[in-house]
Amino acid sequence: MSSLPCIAITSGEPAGIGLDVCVKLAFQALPAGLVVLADIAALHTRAAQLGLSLKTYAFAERPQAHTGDGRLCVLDVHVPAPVVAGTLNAKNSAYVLNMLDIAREGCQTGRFDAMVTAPVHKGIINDAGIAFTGHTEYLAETTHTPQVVMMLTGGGMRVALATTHIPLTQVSSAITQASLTSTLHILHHDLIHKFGIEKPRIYVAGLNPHAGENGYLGDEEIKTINPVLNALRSEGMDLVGALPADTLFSQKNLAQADAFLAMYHDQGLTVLKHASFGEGVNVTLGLPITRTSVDHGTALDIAGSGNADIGSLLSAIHLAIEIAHKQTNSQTPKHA
Ligand SMILES: NC(=O)C1=CN([C@@H]2O[C@H](COP(=O)(O)OP(=O)(O)OC[C@H]3O[C@@H](n4cnc5c(N)ncnc54)[C@H](O)[C@@H]3O)[C@@H](O)[C@H]2O)C=CC1
Ligand SMILES: NCC(=O)COP(=O)(O)O
Repeated sequence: MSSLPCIAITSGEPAGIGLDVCVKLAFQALPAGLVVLADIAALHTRAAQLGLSLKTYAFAERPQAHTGDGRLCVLDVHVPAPVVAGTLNAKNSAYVLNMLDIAREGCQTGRFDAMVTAPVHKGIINDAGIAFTGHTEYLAETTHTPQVVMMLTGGGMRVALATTHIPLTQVSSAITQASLTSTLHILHHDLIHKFGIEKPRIYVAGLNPHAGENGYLGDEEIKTINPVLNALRSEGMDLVGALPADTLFSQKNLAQADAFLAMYHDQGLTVLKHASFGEGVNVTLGLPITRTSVDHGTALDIAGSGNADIGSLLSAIHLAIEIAHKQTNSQTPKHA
């Protein structure tokens, strides 16, 4: 990596606020070269709708430093059907995935140092006949990574998830000793190598109310979670739990935890988004590439209105830059 990381930004579902926040990015200075993947005509149409004077230039091999002077470096990806802010069109779903593939391949070949994703709409991609549960799972599959971990940062905390986009009825059976062991290994490894935390302390939630109340309110803690925590403690990991989820995120624990592991999506993300919505970052751990994302969705209700806040996208780009630098430094021999 050159001293200026090259970050690819996928603009996401074109009917949503992805294009809005990408246009707004042109007016923010950032310590990186940024390449926005989007249909260039759709980007200009959205800029006009927002009343912003956007200039674009085509991506060559390295973008220039992103100075916030109203210009964006764009890698043009053709969108097949007309884009209407706020109105989904299943004909554009393949375009959304095409941008992800281009960014992911670019990260794998070293063309880009990281990718940052604007939101996609999971429902419309499925309506197009493409099974899709989220970027996290899609990037795991397309990089042939058997397991990854979704973690969000914001509001002074990091919250990782033992399960992601599955129905609540499937959560218990999806948490096995093997999956939980692997999740904690990935989380522990990436806290050290991507976040520079020497000896991470991880607070782990139980699945049931009161962490099962000694088996009277559920036995996943006894059968699955606590045996895994004990085994990993004997490997040297600093793990606290399994703790009741309702008091897991107390101020005292917040001050002592490097990360929390929640057992399912809304057990962890409700707390994190309450504390930081609009500034949070979603990061996929365990991938061979660096991927961060906004914490929000497509917000169809405000697309094209000018009300989309760019805070989470900026935080996601800053984190991608930080990780890109950390990974370069950790690859540079200390005595060189
Ligand atoms: N990273 C991603 O690709 C994500 C995608 N989604 C997808 O987005 C779609 C819509 O999800 P929802 O649950 O409705 O959540 P949402 O985040 O799109 O919207 C929730 C509320 O927050 C507001 N909001 C969201 N982002 C905002 C921003 N940047 N500035 C100002 N207001 C903002 C919206 O207007 C809405 O009122 C779903 O298909 C979901 O799967 C959701 C979360 C992340
Ligand atoms: N709740 C997070 C979310 O829906 C985004 O997931 P992903 O697309 O980053 O996998």
